[in-house]
Amino acid sequence: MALYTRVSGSVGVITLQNPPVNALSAAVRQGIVDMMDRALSEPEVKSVVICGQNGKFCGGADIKEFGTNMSGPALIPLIDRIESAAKPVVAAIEGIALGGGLELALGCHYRIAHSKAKLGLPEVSLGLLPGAGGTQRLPRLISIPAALELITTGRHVTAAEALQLGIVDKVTDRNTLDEAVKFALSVAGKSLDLHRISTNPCPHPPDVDAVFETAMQRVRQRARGALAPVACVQAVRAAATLPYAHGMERERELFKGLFTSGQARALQYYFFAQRAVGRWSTPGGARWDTSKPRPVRRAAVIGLGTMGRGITVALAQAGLSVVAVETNEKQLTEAKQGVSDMLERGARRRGVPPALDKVIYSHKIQAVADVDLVIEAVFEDMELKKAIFQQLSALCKPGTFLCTNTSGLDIDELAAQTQNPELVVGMHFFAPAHVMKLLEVVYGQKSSPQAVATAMQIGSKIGKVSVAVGNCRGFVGNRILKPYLEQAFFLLEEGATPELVDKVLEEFGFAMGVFRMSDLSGLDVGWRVRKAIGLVAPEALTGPYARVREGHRYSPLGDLLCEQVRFGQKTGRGWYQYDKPGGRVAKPDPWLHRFLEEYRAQHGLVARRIDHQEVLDRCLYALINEGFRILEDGIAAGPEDIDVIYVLGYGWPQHRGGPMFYAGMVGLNKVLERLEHYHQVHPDVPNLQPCSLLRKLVASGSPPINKWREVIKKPHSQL
Ligand SMILES: CC/C=C\C=C\CC(=O)SCCNC(=O)CCNC(=O)[C@H](O)C(C)(C)COP(=O)(O)OP(=O)(O)OC[C@H]1O[C@@H](n2cnc3c(N)ncnc32)[C@H](O)[C@@H]1OP(=O)(O)O
Repeated sequence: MALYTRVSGSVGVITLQNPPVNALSAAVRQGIVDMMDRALSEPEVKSVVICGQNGKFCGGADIKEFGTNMSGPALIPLIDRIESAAKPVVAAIEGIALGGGLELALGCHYRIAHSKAKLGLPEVSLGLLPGAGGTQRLPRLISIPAALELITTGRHVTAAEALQLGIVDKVTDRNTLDEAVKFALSVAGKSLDLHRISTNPCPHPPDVDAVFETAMQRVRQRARGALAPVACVQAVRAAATLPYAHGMERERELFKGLFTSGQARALQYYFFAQRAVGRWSTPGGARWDTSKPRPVRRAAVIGLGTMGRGITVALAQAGLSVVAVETNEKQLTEAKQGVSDMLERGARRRGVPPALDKVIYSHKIQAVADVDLVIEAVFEDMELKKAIFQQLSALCKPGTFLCTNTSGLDIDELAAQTQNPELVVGMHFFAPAHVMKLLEVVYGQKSSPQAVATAMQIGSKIGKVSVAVGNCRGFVGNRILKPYLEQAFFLLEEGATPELVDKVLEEFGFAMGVFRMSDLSGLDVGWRVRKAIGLVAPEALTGPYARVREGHRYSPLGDLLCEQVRFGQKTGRGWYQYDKPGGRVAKPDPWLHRFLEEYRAQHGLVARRIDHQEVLDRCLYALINEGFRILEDGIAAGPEDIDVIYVLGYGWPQHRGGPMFYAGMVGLNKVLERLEHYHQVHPDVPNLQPCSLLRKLVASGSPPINKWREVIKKPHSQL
C-alpha cells in the first residue's frame, strides 16, 4: 500500500509501503493511484514527493506476482498519469530504485537520490525487459549508448554515476525526503514541459545504425541463447526510430513475448533459488534460523598455491585479517607478490585502497595459533591433508574452526584427525577463488551447527553464494560432473569429436563445452584423483578389461592423454591444441583425431554418426539423474541447492534455471523415458539407470519443482 501525508503545508508525500523492498504489488500500485488522485485534487497541494518506507525507494515489480493472475492497476498508465500531472512530482530515492521502481521515478518530473542509493533496470536478469516505459524513457534521458549498456546488462549504478549520466537531478548526503520536499517547494508552479521525459526527442548519435549493430553483436555473443538481452536492444532501437507511442507499443509486444517465456520462468526461479539456499538445513536438524555463527576476526589460509592465494585475497578484501601460511619458501615469495598484485588490481577496479596490510605471511604453520578459523588449501592429497589437520588440531587455540578447501575428499576422515571434529567443515571454493561467486559449505557427520553457520556467514561476508551440502565423494558439484564427463568420453569412443560435443553444449548455453573446460582446468587434476582411487591402470591395458572398472564401462581416454603429458592449456595440448603452453585459443588437433581413430580400432569400436540430440540427452540426463540421486541421498536439501551450484560453479546457463529446473521444464517423464532408453542401449553404464526418486516423482504425477520436497520427504525440507 501507500501512505499519504502533507508536509510544509503544500507538499503531498506518498510513501510506498511493502517490506522488505517496497515492490510494486497490486496493493502498492492501487495505493499510488489513489494517493496521486488525492494529491492532485487537493488545491493546497502544489507539488508531490514519492518516497519509500524504511530507506528503500522501490525494488521494482513484485516478482512473486509474476505467473499469478495479476490484478490491480497496470503500471504503465499509472506512470503516465504521474508524468502528465500538472503539479511537479519528485522521486526521493533512498536505498534502491530498481526495475519498475526506476521506471516509476522516470515518470516523475525530478529525481533526488541519496548518495548511497543504487539505481538500475535489472529486468534482463529476470528474462524480461523494462516494460513500463523504461526502454523508451531512459534513452531519451541519457542517450542511446548509455541506456543500451544499462538495460542490456542490468547493471546497478551508484547515485554519483546516476548524476553523471543524468538519471537523477541531485544527490544528497542528508535526509533525502527533507531535501526532496525542499526541492518540491522550489519547483512548485514552474513549467514541467522539459521534465516529461516521454515528450522529449530521443537524441541520436550520428552512427546510430552502427551503435545498434555493435550492441546486438555484443549481446548475442554474451547471451549464449538468452532472449531478453536481444529484446532489450530491439526495444531501445524502437525508442530511437519510432515516436514515443509506437515505441511503447513495440516495448509492450516484446515484453509480452518474454513474460510468458520459459527463460523468464527459469531466471525468476533462479532469483529465488539463490536466496533460498541461504535458508539451509542439515539432516541432523541444524538450521539457518536456529544456528548462531561465531564472529571471525582473524583467519588463516594454509597453502598458497592458486586456490590459497585466491582465498586469501577474498578474505582480505572483505576486511578480515589473514595469516597466509606457505612452508615452501620459494612458493611463499611468489605468493606474496601474487596476492599483492591481485589485491592491488581489485582495489583499482573498486576504487578503494588495497587491503595489503590485512595479510601477514609466514612459512611456519605455528603462525595459526591465534586465529578463529583456518582454511586449509594444500594439494588434493588425503595423506598430506590428514597430517595438516593433526597439526592444526594441536596448534590452534581452543574453538578454532578447521576448514578444508578440498574439492571432494572425505570431510569425516579429516575431522577424525582432530580432537574436536565438530569444528571441522569443508569450504569448497571455485577457481579463481576471489572471483567465483560459489562456495560449497560441506558438513560432516560431526560438524556442529555453529561450524556450518560460521562457514556460511564467512561465505556471505566475502560476497559468495554459499550452499550447505552433505559429505560424499565430490560433494554436489563434482559428483554431478562425473557422469556428465563420463558420457562425453563415451561419446568420443563411439564416434564423436571434442569439437562436436563442445559445440552442442555451447549451443545449449554452457559457457564452455566439456572438453574446452577440461583443457582450461587441467586434465591432470582428475587424473590424479582417479589414480588415488585406483581407477587408472598402472600400465596400458588391452583386451576386454581395458575399458571396464569395477564391472562397469570405463573410458581411459583422459588417462591416456595425461600419459602423453597432454594436460590441456597449461601444456599447450589436451583435447585441443594451443599455440603455446598457457595459450587460450583452442584449435582442433589432427593428432587427437588420429589418436581417437587408433583407439577405436585397438578396442574394436566402430565409429558411428552421432547426432546433436544424443549428445545433449546423454550428457544432460546423466547429470540430472545424479542430481536426483543427490536429493534422494539427502546430500542436497532441495533442487535449488543443486541448481545454484551448477549455474554459479559449472557454467550452466542461467536462463535455463539449473539442471533440476531444466528437468522439470523438459518433463520428468521425458527425462525418465530417455534415460530408460539409453540405459537399455548401454546396460554397462549405471549412471544411465534412472534413479528411484525420479521414478517416484513421475509416479506421483511429475509435480512442479517447488513440490518435490514433499515427495523426497527428507527431514531438512525448506520449501
Ligand atoms: C508491464 C510490466 C511492467 C513492469 C515490469 C517491471 C519489471 C520489474 O520491475 S522486474 C523487478 C525488477 N527488480 C529487480 O530485479 C530487483 C530484484 N531484487 C534485488 O535485486 C535485491 O533483492 C535487492 C532489491 C537489491 C535487495 O537485495 P538484498 O538487500 O541483498 O536482499 P535480498 O535478499 O535480495 O531480498 C530481500 C527479500 O526481498 C525479496 N525481493 C527482492 N526484490 C523483490 C521483488 N522485486 N519482488 C518480490 N520480492 C523481492 C527477496 O526475494 C528476498 O526475500 P526472500 O524471501 O528472502 O526471497
